[in-house]
Amino acid sequence: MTSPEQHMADLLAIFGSPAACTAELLCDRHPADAVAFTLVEPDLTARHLTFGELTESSGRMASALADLGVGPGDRVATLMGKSAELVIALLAIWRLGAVHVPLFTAFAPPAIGVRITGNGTKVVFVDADQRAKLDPSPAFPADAGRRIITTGPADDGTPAFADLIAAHPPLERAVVAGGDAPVIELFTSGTTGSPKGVPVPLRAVAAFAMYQEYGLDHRPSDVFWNAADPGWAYGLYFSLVAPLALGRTAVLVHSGFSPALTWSVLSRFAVTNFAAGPTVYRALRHADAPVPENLRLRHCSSAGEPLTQDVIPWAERTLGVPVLDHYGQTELGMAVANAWHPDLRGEVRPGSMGRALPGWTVEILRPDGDIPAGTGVTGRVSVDCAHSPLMWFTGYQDAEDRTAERFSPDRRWYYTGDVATKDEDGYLFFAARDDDVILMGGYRIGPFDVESVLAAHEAVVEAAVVGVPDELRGEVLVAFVVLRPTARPGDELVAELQQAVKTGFAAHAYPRAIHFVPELPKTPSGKTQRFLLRQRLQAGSARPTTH
Ligand SMILES: Nc1ncnc2c1ncn2[C@@H]1O[C@H](COP(=O)(O)OP(=O)(O)OP(=O)(O)O)[C@@H](O)[C@H]1O
Repeated sequence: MTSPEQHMADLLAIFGSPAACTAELLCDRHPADAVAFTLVEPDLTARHLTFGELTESSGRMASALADLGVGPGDRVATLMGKSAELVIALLAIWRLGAVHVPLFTAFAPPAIGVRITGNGTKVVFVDADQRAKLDPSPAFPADAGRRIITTGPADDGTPAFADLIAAHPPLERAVVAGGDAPVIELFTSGTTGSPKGVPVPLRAVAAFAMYQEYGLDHRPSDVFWNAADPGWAYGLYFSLVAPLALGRTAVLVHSGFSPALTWSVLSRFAVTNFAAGPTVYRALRHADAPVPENLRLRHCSSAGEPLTQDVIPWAERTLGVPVLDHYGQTELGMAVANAWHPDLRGEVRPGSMGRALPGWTVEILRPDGDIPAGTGVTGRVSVDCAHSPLMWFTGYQDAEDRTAERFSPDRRWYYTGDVATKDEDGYLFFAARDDDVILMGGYRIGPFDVESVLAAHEAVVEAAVVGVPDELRGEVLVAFVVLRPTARPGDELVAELQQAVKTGFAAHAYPRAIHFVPELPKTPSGKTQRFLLRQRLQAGSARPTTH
């Protein structure tokens, strides 16, 4: 049996080689009749898409793109849902050595504009129902040089996806751009401020494939479904790129999230291996939709945000398996996990996001220097680049200052911007994003600890906790809480929630004020933006329900 270390060395040799060709590695080398994706429509009809079909169609689309002047290093964006066309577009882009710029379908024109103006994006693939977003507008000025390809019928000079495939012969030879060439330019979620462009080289696919294999334990026999959206890192890397790299089948559902549809897909397609963000698990937990009885889940994984502890007993009861927490970033892929693969599977420690995966050395550094903080001491989560063969991120696109903030001057350390603790066996416990840490009376409090207690209360759907300046204590905690429709907001509930934090976490760390709100501000990828809540408090636009 191949050890994880040997497997990593093999993957690095393949995807890091100067002779590496993306289209060959992600598609053409796999058996033509093997199923790459099971495409599921919202009405639950499904069809298979084979690697052979993908080679043929993406070859034709690559010829069409070449005719539009696309070549190695050019940016080509997709504003598309999870469909066959999306995968064909990606492989066509990579066949030419061009760079894929993913656009989330919930974006409004300004968010699209930020990602495709300024980087010379030459072509945008768009779903017909998204087409109007690309019309010239003040937020999105016309660019004569940019071309659009639409699904559905051709429209006013915009060629149709299907017509281009029918009209072009397959490209003769895929471009060999090598392991260091960028294949994706993906923007971070913007949880802490404006999003940053991350150029992803082909070499990074070795890291993605390692997580797919060991973190998720995606096996050939699995019905694997990662419900995250491919407009973001978790969805793009681990529902499309890594399955393609390994030649494994994945389910792609052509729809946004709804609890009822999620239950139907899990049951109808007998999904065995499921991955999604914590918001999905929380929404399933609180939904009225009935839970199917015939679930076949073997593994469930969560990433992207802290997995609040309330989900875990619910999942074991309802899904029949625990949800294991995994940690990563757009800039890393996944570096830390409670890995599912039997070779790495260890004990799951409550509240821990697991241990560094093979190929990654993750250290907790003191706030005041590049010195390990020591067991159990909260510090900055940092990647030791000198001892992390899978580290691939070298800097943000056209943002030297922001890159410099993330690396030590000698480039030994990459600072993730998160804070956590590590126990004596290397298990990491997430505390907060650096910017969200609350400093109260000399204590450092991670909002996540408090939010977890609040979220476990039966009246609560979700919660976010921020610090506000306080003369005496430096900062005190304020909570924003979304209640279940049946819950009764009021002083009694406030007191109950405060007491729950005192007994469930720490007596000093209870929220001094609680705001009951209909929803929390989120990034388009669903992450809570605490900086907006802080701004709301500073502007005085949030009034506490009670003190
Ligand atoms: N298992 C996890 N537990 C806690 N937090 C997590 C976990 N997985 C990911 N995260 C959070 O998500 C972040 C990575 O998210 P992403 O790369 O999408 O951009 P972002 O950090 O949300 O946005 P921006 O960098 O623009 O503020 C991590 O740095 C961490 O804060």
